[in-house]
Amino acid sequence: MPTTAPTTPRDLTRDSDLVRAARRQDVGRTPVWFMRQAGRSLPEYRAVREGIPMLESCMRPELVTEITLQPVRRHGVDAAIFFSDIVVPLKAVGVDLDIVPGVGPVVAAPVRTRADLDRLPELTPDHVPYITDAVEQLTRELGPTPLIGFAGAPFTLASYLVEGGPSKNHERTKALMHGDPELWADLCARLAQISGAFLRVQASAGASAVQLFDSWVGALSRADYVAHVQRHSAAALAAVDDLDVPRIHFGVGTGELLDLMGEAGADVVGVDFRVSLSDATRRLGPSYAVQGNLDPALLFAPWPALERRVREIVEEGRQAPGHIFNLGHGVLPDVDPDVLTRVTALVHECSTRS
Ligand SMILES: O=C(O)CCc1c2[nH]c(c1CC(=O)O)Cc1[nH]c(c(CC(=O)O)c1CCC(=O)O)Cc1[nH]c(c(CC(=O)O)c1CCC(=O)O)Cc1[nH]c(c(CCC(=O)O)c1CC(=O)O)C2
Repeated sequence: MPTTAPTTPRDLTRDSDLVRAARRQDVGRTPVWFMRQAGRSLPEYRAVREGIPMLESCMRPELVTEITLQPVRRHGVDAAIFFSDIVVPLKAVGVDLDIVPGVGPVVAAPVRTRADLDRLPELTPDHVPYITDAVEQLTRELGPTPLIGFAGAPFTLASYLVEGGPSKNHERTKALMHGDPELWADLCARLAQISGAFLRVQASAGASAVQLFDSWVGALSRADYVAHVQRHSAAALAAVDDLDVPRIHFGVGTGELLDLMGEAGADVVGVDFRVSLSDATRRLGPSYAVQGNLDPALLFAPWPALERRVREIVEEGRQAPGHIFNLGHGVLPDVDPDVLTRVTALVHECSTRS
């Protein structure tokens, strides 16, 4: 009697609408989840986070599990996004940084020289045992609902490290990119290893898909993206090449970069709200699914206006090779969570294939 291999988390989610849409396979209805769905918009999140600093909360598997599950229970979304942050791996390898409420990640000693880079080690799974524990706990609880792991992309992480915190113009980052291209390339190669290893830890522990966030890469021209960034994002995405997980690659203001971000090694390209899904699909061609792209600000609009826009996006997504409904950037902290629950139900209702 042939022995059947034990069921892995990805066996349970292989036929989920999210994984099928990411693989451009037919779905029963359009899958939907929201970036930042686990977070400040939920009263239950604010309650469990009370008095616990952000980065500490990311290192406590029971808390990460509870926070990640909150929006899945409340909204009925088709995927869980792992509760972590893009700077968690940097903290894990020893970077002196904190996440300042209302500001974002702040780095005590910005990276500007080769000596600074020499103090930035590669990431190994031993740096983040709490990530493995949290993903294993979550996939046991989630069953057939896929968990999406994530990491920050090299350019966006480099911007936080070089600027020392959030930046509007990324001036020091671009000055280093053009002023010392060799140091810039070595910094991005190190960040690609850190992010790639962070993705691999999550996928190896049972995540069903991964997303690489290059939030700030829209600040670059196509020429600079090709010359100084694309190969490093490709290296981060390649770290899970052999793990059979669909890869989503997203950035903000990236209308001019979509095809290049797909070519970096994505199965799905995340689209922000500035480019229609139809235009994005035209620019990407038939080899990529798309994710997005409701403007998060419309969650504050009267329901009839929001409903109209959601229906338009679902309809445009049906013309794409594959479509995962999402926002064009993360959920804003003051969003009424009941609106997200209503949007989820509307996407399901208006996309159900008879
Ligand atoms: O104060 C808190 O409770 C922590 C806020 C919070 C952070 N990461 C978080 C959360 C939960 C939440 O979004 O509410 C938790 C967080 N950060 C992120 C994700 C992944 C996702 O977006 O779904 C998640 C997990 C969300 C989830 O599990 O649903 C990723 C992240 N952190 C960051 C970025 C860069 C960017 O902002 O675009 C990005 C990527 C793009 C994005 O989603 O916005 C950096 C970061 N981390 C953080 C902040 C906010 C600082 C502040 O305004 O207080 C910021 C900077 C910013 O958002 O402007 C902290």
